[in-house]
Amino acid sequence: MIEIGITGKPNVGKSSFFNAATLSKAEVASYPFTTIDSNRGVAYVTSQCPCKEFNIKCNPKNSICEDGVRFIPVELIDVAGLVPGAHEGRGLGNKFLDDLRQASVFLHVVDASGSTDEEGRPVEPGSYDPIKDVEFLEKEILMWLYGIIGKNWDRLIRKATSEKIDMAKVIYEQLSGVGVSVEDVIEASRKVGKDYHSWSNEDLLVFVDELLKIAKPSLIVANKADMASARENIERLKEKYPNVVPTSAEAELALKRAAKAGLIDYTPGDGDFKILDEGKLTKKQLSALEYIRENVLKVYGSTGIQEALNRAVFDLLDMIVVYPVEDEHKLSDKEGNILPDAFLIPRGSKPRDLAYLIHTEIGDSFMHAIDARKKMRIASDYKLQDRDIITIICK
Ligand SMILES: Nc1nc2c(ncn2[C@@H]2O[C@H](COP(=O)(O)OP(=O)(O)OP(=O)(O)O)[C@@H](O)[C@H]2O)c(=O)[nH]1
Repeated sequence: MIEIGITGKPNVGKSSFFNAATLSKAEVASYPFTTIDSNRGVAYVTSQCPCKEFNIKCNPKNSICEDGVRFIPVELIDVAGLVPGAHEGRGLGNKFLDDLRQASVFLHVVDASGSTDEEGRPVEPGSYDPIKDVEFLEKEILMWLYGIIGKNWDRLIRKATSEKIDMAKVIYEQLSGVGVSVEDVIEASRKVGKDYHSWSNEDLLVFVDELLKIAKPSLIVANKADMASARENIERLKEKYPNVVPTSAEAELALKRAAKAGLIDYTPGDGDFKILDEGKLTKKQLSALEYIRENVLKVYGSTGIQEALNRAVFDLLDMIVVYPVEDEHKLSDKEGNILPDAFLIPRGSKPRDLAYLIHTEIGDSFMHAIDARKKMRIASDYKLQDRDIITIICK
């Protein structure tokens, strides 16, 4: 499963984001517990399910379908402990490093309302600049990765020379477990444009910075967007950084809890909700819901939580959704479950890649694939498209 790391200094709303994103009405059978570990949980990205287009009722197994919206599980990791100076050893434990290593994309949560100082202590709203938070988070992640390569640089160079191995491969091996490919290393080294042997410390930093952008991209989550002091900061963040999503984790939590209690009708990602029975709500609950509608949903279009997850997976990681089916006529598996599985796969993947993603055996015995929409055999170099429905034919 794709792993998404949530980072940020204390008190910006990481736990609230984590709780809001992992609280769901229904849970996928294979992941009965939304909380896997103390800091790991299952959240969902959303995509239009083909069931509406075919006007059929689907029977999802590895995901959930709610009113034509497919919710596909991803894993969220709350990476607590990233404070300024963390890379120098402040608060760095093995678990923390493992979390950083495993995440394929980061959600950097910042307090857009500017009501917490650099250590996360409460200050007058608007008095702290959240751009400083982005800068420190980027620096900490950069220094973490730099630490893995930089402190061993001379040894790595010697190894490549004496064993006559390509330096890209040596760097890749040094980064094993970090989720970086040899191709990523080669692509990032182009940014420096010199032979590895002549790299200075600055060149190495340029390389690591580029490698992070390619292999461990990050999205800025501008949280506490519901507060008045957040508006101007969000504009400034958006001017400076390309990937910023305003969020209100607290609003999402309130809406999801109300939906779970049957008080409102709300689908995550929606720009509004419907009150089901006004009589069941207290005055306080009603005014809280009204506040969310006026100050979050009408201003930003949604609470931003779903958008942040979707953008991390579909834009930053450039994933698409593909539906494998065994019967291309019924769009079902052997048991007759219609559109049972939705798989997240990198854009550009071929049918054989999908076969391997389903199961190694299916990959090994792959013969060809059928586009179930067109009922036509597809070429082995066909690039899978978002929302393709594919039947894999094995030997
Ligand atoms: N106004 C507002 N407050 C929020 C929002 N999200 C979180 N908060 C508040 O911010 C405070 C910190 O939230 P947490 O979710 O505990 O923050 P954290 O980043 O996990 O903090 P640590 O556990 O200390 O690292 C709490 O008082 C939350 O109620 C939000 O979207 N809007």
